[in-house]
Amino acid sequence: MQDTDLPIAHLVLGGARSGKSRHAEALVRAMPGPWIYIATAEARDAEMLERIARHRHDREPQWRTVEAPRALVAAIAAAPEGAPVLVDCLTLWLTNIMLSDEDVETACRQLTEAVARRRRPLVLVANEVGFGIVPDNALARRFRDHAGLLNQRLAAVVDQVTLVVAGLPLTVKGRDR
Ligand SMILES: Nc1nc2c(ncn2[C@@H]2O[C@H](COP(=O)(O)OP(=O)(O)OP(=O)(O)O)[C@@H](O)[C@H]2O)c(=O)[nH]1
Repeated sequence: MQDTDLPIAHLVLGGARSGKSRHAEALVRAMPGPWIYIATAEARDAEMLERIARHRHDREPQWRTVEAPRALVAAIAAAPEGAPVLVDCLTLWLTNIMLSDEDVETACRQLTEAVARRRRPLVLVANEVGFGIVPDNALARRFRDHAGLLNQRLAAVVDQVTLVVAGLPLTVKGRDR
């Protein structure tokens, strides 16, 4: 049962280059700022560095950027009271957790609990990774399973879920926006 007094939480799903990040940013920008952008990506090559720099350059000055490749629950908790938070993206965060020594199940449970007891509006971006063929290596299959299960757990505790396909938002939980 959801506590209707909790600030809104919204999960935005989509494939790569589906337009999910742009859609999620628009949802946050529709709320009063300042807005907190929690980035989970780690720049591992020059292309990613350039991509991140472009995103930073394009964001309005009302955005405050926080880098949280792994310590996501702490970053969400540290955001100023009431400030809307955008997390982009949970699938990269999951990748970072799987590549570290942390226990994936514990990390996913702690994140789900933090989202469920949110103190500020949250918009969470995640990839929908399960549409392709079954990967032929065990690590990729484990990643796909964890990513799908994390999306299910989060979908259960948020108010709204949107699937972005080819730039178009499809409401899969909650009211249309
Ligand atoms: N570290 C870091 N990463 C950032 C920053 N701004 C954006 N990003 C990352 O950039 C990524 C989103 O940008 P894109 O790669 O263009 O999006 P995409 O997921 O491929 O495509 P869409 O589905 O269209 O959003 C996310 O993984 C963010 O974490 C930042 O300031 N710092």
